[in-house]
Amino acid sequence: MATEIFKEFYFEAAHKLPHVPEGHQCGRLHGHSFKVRLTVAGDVDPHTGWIIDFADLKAAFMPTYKRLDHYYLNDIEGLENPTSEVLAKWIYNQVKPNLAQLSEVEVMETCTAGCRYRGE
Ligand SMILES: Nc1nc2c(c(=O)[nH]1)N=C([C@H](O)[C@H](O)COP(=O)(O)OP(=O)(O)OP(=O)(O)O)CN2
Ligand SMILES: [Zn+2]
Repeated sequence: MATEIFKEFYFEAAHKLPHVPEGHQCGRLHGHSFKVRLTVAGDVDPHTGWIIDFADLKAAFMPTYKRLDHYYLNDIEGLENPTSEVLAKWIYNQVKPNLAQLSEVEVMETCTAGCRYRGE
């Protein structure tokens, strides 16, 4: 499985981090334009020339995307402490049942800060 494909998505959401020290900027309610990159690893089909259609990758993510975009993340079950680390793992666990070849979820919270999760 030397080949990987990926697709990127953007969603807007608000959050705050409940376990940061008193006075930490991330303890206050704020928002991000989150970037999510889903990576799929697999063999390239010799006939189609692809691992899977990018459209199928998008379709697998859409139910999860709809739960995140323009929501307050802390209200979502499993995202009560919505750090990049927690969010990347949560997205992986949501999408994996619909996309067996999913190998990595990357979440970029800002242009400079993010997290990659590759499963257990
Ligand atoms: N390991 C983690 N650290 C932090 C997380 C996180 O999810 N995992 N999250 C935050 C905040 O939510 C914050 O919004 C992002 O942090 P930071 O990159 O420090 O934000 P800045 O825009 O202030 O960064 P600069 O590039 O220094 O301006 C904090 N930490
Ligand atoms: Zn934040």
